[in-house]
Amino acid sequence: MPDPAGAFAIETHGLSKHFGRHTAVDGLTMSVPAGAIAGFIGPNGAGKTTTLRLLLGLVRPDAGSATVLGHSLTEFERYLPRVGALVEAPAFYPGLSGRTNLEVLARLGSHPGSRVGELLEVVGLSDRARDRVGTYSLGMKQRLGVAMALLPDPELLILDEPANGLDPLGIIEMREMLRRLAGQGKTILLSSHLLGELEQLTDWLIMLNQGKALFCGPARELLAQLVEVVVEAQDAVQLDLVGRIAGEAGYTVTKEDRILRIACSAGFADTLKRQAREAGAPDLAIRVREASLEQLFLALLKGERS
Ligand SMILES: Nc1ncnc2c1ncn2[C@@H]1O[C@H](COP(=O)(O)OP(=O)(O)OP(=O)(O)O)[C@@H](O)[C@H]1O
Repeated sequence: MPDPAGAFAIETHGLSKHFGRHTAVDGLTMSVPAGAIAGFIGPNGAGKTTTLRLLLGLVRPDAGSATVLGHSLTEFERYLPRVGALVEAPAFYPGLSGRTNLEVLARLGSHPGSRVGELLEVVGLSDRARDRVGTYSLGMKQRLGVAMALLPDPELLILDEPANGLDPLGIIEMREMLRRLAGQGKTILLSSHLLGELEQLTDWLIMLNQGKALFCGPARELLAQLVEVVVEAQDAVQLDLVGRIAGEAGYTVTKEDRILRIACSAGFADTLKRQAREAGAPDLAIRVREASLEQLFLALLKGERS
C-alpha cells in the first residue's frame, strides 16, 4: 500500500520529449506514492515506454522536471543504484545458465552474489536455474529479467510490460511475485495492456494518452468514476428503448442476448432507471455495479476523442 506519510517515489512536472517533430511525452505531470503498485496504462504509442526511459536516464527530457526517490533526473547517478528496471528485452548470455547469468551480472554491478539463489526462488526459476538461458521460454526469460532488475535490492522497480508473452499461469505467478515484492515495501511502477490484471494488482493508476496524463491517482478513485448498469428484460422492445436512452446520452451500450451493459456515471444510472420507467419499460431488472478498468479506459479515451 502507498506510504501513509504521503512521500512520492516518482514525481514529474511538465515532462516532455520530442523525437524530431513528433511529441512522445507532452508536458506530463504525474506521481507515484512510495510503497504503491502503480499501473501505467495507455493506448499504443501513448508515451509509456518513453516516460519510463526518461525516468531511467536513458533519454533526456526536452522540457519539464522530475524527481525519482527524491533526486532530480539530472542526478541519475544518485538514484539509479536504488532502482531496478526491466524496460527493453533484457540481454542474456544464451549459452550460460540462468544462475550463471545472474552471477555474472551481480559481479559486473558489484552486487552480492549471495542474493542470486534467493532471487531465483523469488521469480520461481530455481528448478531451471542450471539450464542454459537459450532453452528458456519467453516467460522464463521475463522472470529472469525481473530477477536481474532485483539484483541491487532496489527500493523502486520500473517494469515495462513484465507480463508480455506470459501464459495465464505465468501471469498469475508474476502477479504473486509483484505482490510479495510490494509487501517488502518496494514501490513498483509497471506498464501493461492487461487491464484486468492491473485492476487486481494496482492501488494507483496513471493513464496516459498522447503523452499526457488523463488520470493519476488511487485506482479506487478512477474505478468509482464509472458504473456498469446491467439491464435484463425478456422484451426486446423494452431493452432497445433503454439502449436508445443511454446511446442518446452518449454512453457506450453493449448488447448480449437479453442483456444490455451500459458504462456510465453513477448519476446517469439513476436517471436511466427513472426514464426507463417513465417511458413505459417497467419490467426491467436493472443492476448497478462498479465498471471494469477496461470500460473506464475506453470511456476516457472516447471522451478525449469526441
Ligand atoms: N527513439 C524514437 N524515435 C522516434 N520516435 C520514437 C522513439 N521512441 C518512441 N517514439 C515515438 O514516440 C511515441 C510514443 O512511443 P512509446 O514507445 O513511448 O509509447 P508506448 O505508450 O510505450 O506504446 P506501446 O503501448 O505501443 O508500447 C510513438 O509514436 C513512437 O513511435
